[in-house]
Amino acid sequence: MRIAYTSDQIRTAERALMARLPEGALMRRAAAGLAAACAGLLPRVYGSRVLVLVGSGDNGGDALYAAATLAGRGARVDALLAGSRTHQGGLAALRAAGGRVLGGSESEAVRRAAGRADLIIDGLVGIGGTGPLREPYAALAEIVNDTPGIVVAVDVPSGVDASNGQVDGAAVRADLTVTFGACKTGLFIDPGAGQSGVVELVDIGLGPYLPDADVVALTDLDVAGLLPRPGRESDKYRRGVVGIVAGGSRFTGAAVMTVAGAIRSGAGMVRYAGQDEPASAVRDRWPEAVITTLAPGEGVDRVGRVQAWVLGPGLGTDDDALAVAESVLAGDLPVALDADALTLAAAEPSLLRRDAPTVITPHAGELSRLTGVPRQDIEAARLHHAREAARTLGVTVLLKGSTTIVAEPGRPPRINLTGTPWLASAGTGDVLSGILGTLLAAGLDCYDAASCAAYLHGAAARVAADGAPLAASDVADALPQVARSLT
Ligand SMILES: NC(=O)C1=CN([C@@H]2O[C@H](COP(=O)(O)OP(=O)(O)OC[C@H]3O[C@@H](n4cnc5c(N)ncnc54)[C@H](O)[C@@H]3O)[C@@H](O)[C@H]2O)[C@@H](O)CC1
Ligand SMILES: [K+]
Repeated sequence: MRIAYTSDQIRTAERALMARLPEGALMRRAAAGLAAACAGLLPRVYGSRVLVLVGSGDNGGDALYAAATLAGRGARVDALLAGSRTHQGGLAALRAAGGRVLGGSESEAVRRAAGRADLIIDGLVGIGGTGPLREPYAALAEIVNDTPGIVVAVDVPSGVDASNGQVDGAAVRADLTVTFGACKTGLFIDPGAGQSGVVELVDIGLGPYLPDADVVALTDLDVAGLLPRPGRESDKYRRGVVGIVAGGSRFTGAAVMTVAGAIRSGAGMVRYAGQDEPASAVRDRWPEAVITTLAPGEGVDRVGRVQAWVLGPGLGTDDDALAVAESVLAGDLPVALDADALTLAAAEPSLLRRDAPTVITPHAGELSRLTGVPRQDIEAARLHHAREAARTLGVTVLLKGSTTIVAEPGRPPRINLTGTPWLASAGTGDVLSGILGTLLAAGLDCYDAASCAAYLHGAAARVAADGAPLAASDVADALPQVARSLT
């Protein structure tokens, strides 16, 4: 389990720890970890060129002390004091070790130093940053992003809001972020996650003072532990029977893809219920599925025993779709609602008011229709709006996007760190719904099912894409390989 905290949570913990330590001890710990991480990135420290950008806060202090350590090992260090504070101690240490201080922040000198640096240390702002980067920091961030050297961000890339990953204006794009004490939520959530590169955590002894996590990210070990494994006594009912209501005469493929996700993620049985055309498309592609062809306006009473439902992909939003959606939602089984089911629920909010486990899997546009919050506001503050939607709608929310977030009232949001930009293609969401249905039918609660489904889906997409475009069916086909790698 990887856990992360807001800036405020970290600060409170830091204060408690600092009260027990001599002055400056924490910064020395942080700087030592930072210097070691930087040294590990260089073929050799001796003779390497290092540029350190120093802001007025303690983030700049960390950077200066680390740079002094590198200078002491023979690196040729240039420091740019970009803020008003002079950092007497760090500066004296750097000078004593042979480092140089660049005059002012005239952009030509900085640009030259940045262009020839093997490594740039971004100590402009850390968790004390507020609002968009001001000048000259914003210009410096642009210069850094334009250079070939390795960029190491101190604690958090400057310009990224450490508490939520939001970026408003310029921000440093790091290859490595060396973060102190504990991960920050902003390092897990895009766009901040995308700016952070690899995240390395340096322990500075905050552990005993940290509160409950702000957000959590599952690792492969967590998912392996949560996933149900068939035992000797397993039968298809113990493995779970998924009912799928998806696809219509326009989108028969959505039915096929949802069934693919369910079967490939290990459902004991898939029961598909839909009208003629999607039903025959599913029959052709997946003879393993048990099919009930529904008459127009018919509900799911004839479908047989099911342990969880997937409702919505490609279903349409006409009266027939509404009738079958109502019949699924009237029952007391877990339901995962996606796509057209979310459109139906936006028009008829009472559909989501049910006394049974319910997961919704919207992207930002669908969540906007469900909640009335403008889409761009959701995009700009995804974590906040996922949390709010879970609270106000009283369901588990899996918010899709470049960072997938699972929010449920009373639990820390889970952030999915698998996934790839190649996932943004038609039909992949249907596969995700199918996986989610399988995990709900196997007995996982909504929170675990949604976060494991996001993990498996992202991991399968990485296997399938391998740096190249992928089709949704490739994602489904890669699921067994992901499951094997988790055993
Ligand atoms: N507090 C602690 O116990 C520890 C803090 N550490 C370091 O200290 C950092 C926090 O230090 P500070 O609280 O001094 O804060 P920061 O150094 O993160 O930033 C504060 C400074 O940045 C300026 N600033 C804020 N937003 C800005 C913006 N948008 N544009 C331009 N300038 C902006 C402020 O005016 C202030 O001078 C952490 O990120 C970490 O690097 C570490 O040394 C470990 C221990
Ligand atoms: K920084």
